[in-house]
Amino acid sequence: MIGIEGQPVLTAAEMRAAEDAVIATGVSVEMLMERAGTAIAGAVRRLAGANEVLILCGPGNNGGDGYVAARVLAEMGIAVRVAALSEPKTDAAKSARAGWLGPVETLAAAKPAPILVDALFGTGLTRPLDASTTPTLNRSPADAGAQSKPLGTPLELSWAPASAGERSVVECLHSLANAAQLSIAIDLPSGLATDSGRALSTPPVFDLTLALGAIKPAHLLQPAARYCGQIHLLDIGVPTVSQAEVLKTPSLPTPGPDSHKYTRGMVAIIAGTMSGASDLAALAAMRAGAGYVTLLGDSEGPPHALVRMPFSDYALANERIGALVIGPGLGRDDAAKARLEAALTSGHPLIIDGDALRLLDPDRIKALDVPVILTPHSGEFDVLFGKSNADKITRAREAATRANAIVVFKGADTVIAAPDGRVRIAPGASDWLSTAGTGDVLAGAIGAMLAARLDPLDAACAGVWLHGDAARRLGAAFIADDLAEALRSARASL
Ligand SMILES: NC(=O)C1=CN([C@@H]2O[C@H](COP(=O)(O)OP(=O)(O)OC[C@H]3O[C@@H](n4cnc5c(N)ncnc54)[C@H](OP(=O)(O)O)[C@@H]3O)[C@@H](O)[C@H]2O)[C@@H](O)CC1
Ligand SMILES: Nc1ncnc2c1ncn2[C@@H]1O[C@H](COP(=O)(O)OP(=O)(O)O)[C@@H](O)[C@H]1O
Ligand SMILES: [K+]
Repeated sequence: MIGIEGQPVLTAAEMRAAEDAVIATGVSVEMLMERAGTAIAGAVRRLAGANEVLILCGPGNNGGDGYVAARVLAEMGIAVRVAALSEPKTDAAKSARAGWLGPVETLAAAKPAPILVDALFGTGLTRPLDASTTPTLNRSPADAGAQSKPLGTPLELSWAPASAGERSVVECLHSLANAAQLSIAIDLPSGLATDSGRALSTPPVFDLTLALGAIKPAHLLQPAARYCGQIHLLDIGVPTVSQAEVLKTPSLPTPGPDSHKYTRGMVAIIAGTMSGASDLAALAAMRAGAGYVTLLGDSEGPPHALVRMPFSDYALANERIGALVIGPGLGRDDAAKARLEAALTSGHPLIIDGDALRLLDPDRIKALDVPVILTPHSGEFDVLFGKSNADKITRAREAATRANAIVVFKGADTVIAAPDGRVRIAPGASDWLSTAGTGDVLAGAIGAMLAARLDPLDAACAGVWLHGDAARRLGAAFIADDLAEALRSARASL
C-alpha cells in the first residue's frame, strides 16, 4: 500500500487510457485484474487478521477484482464469502468469476462479516445504484443465502430492478457496512461519480479505500471524499502521469548564515475596514516564516515584530516587498477600491483574497504583468468566474487560464490550479477550518511563501499545506488566531 502524497490524479477516461496503453504492450485485462485482485487480497489479509471477509461483487471489472481477491484470499487460508449483485458482464469479470470456486450469495440475503469489501462498482458507475434496471441473482424460494455453483457455471439471472421485492442495493450496502468491524472499498466506495466527486447514491462511510493504479478525483473532491476513509494506493503496474496531483509536503528553504530578514522575504498586507482580518493575515505571514511583515493601514497593537504603517503610495513603493496581500478585511467602499487600484499598479507579486476578489473581473486580473494568486471560496469564485456544473478541478483549471493566475479554489477540498493546466488537490483538510478568519490566515501564509521567491504554484501549494497541517495539529474548536500561531509548528516540522 502506497501513500497518496504527490500521486497523479486520473479521471476515469485517463485511467482507461493508461490501462489501454499497458494492454497494447501485450498485457491482457485479465492479467491487470489478476494484479489488482492479488494486491487487494494482500492488503485485506494484513488488515483482516483471522476475521471472516465478505466481498460484494458487481457486474463490471470492479466486481472482477473482487472475485480474484476472494480466490487469492481463500488460497491464503482466509475465511472468505462472496455476495454478488448480478452476473458479471465483462469478459474479464466472467473469467474472474469462473476462478472463484466457492458459493455466491445474493447481495440482499448476504449475512454480515467482520470485514466487508465493496467491489460492487468502481470507475464505471454511471447512474445511481437503484435508479435503473439491474440484473439480479435469481433466488429460489429455498435460497436463504449462498448459491453454490460449479466452476464456470453461469448464474441464473432475473432482469428486475435490484430493489424489486427486496432491499435496495444502497440499503444492503449500508447494513453490511454498519455490521462490519472494518469496511474496505475497492477503487471507490460504490455510488460515487469518479470525476465529479458527486454521490450518485449515498454510500456508507468506509474505513478504508484501496485505490487501484491511481488516485481519482472522487478520492479528493467533496462530497465523495468523505465516504472514502483512509485512502491507500495499490500498484497494479499501470504507469500513470497527470497534470493533476495530490498536494504534497513542500520542500522549503531554511535560513542559513547568509540569511537576513529581507532574504527570508518581505510581505506587505493592505488593511481596510476590518482590521482583524488583515491582522490575522499578517500574523500568519510571520508565523509561516516571512522575514519582515508590514501592515499598511490604520491598526495598532501587538505583535511588536509587525511593522505597522499608515497606507501610502510611498510605503507601497518599497522595492523589497516580495508579496502584497490585499483583500482580507478590505471592505468594498471607495477607499477599498483606491487601495486595490494602488496594489494592482504597484508592480509587486499579488495575493488577492476576500473583498478584493469582489471588486475585480478576470480580464483585469489577466492584464496584470506580475505573478498573481487568487484565493476564492466558492461564493467568491462564482461571482468572479460564474456558476457552473463542471467539477471543481475543471472549474479551477479554466479559471486559472482565464485570469492567467494561480487559483486556490478553497473549501473542504481545496484545488490549486495554474494557467498551464497543472493542478494540485489538497486531501483531507480538518472540518474545523470552517471558522471565521481561517481564509485570512491562508492568504498570509501564501504571502510568506511567495515573498520567499517560490514559484507561484509552489507558493500557493506550500501555503495550503502549512494551513492544513496547522489545523491538524490543533484538533477541535480552534479559532483563526490559534491557526495562525500553529503555522509555526507546521513550518518547524519540515
Ligand atoms: N483501470 C484499470 O487499470 C483497472 C481497473 N480495474 C477495475 O475495473 C473497474 C472499472 O471497471 P468497469 O469499467 O467495468 O466499471 P465498474 O465500476 O465495475 O461498473 C461498470 C459496470 O456496471 C454497470 N453499471 C453502471 N452503473 C450501474 C448501476 N447503477 N446499476 C447496475 N449496473 C451498473 C455497467 O453497465 P452499463 O452502464 O454498461 O449498463 C458496467 O457493466 C475499476 O474501478 C477497477 O476496480 C481492474 O480490474 C484492472 C485494472
Ligand atoms: N469543512 C471544511 N473542511 C476543511 N477546510 C475548510 C472547510 N471549510 C472551510 N475550509 C477552509 O477554511 C478556509 C476558510 O476560508 P474563507 O471561506 O475565506 O473564510 P474567512 O473569510 O472567514 O477567512 C479555507 O482555507 C477553506 O479551504
Ligand atoms: K467499489
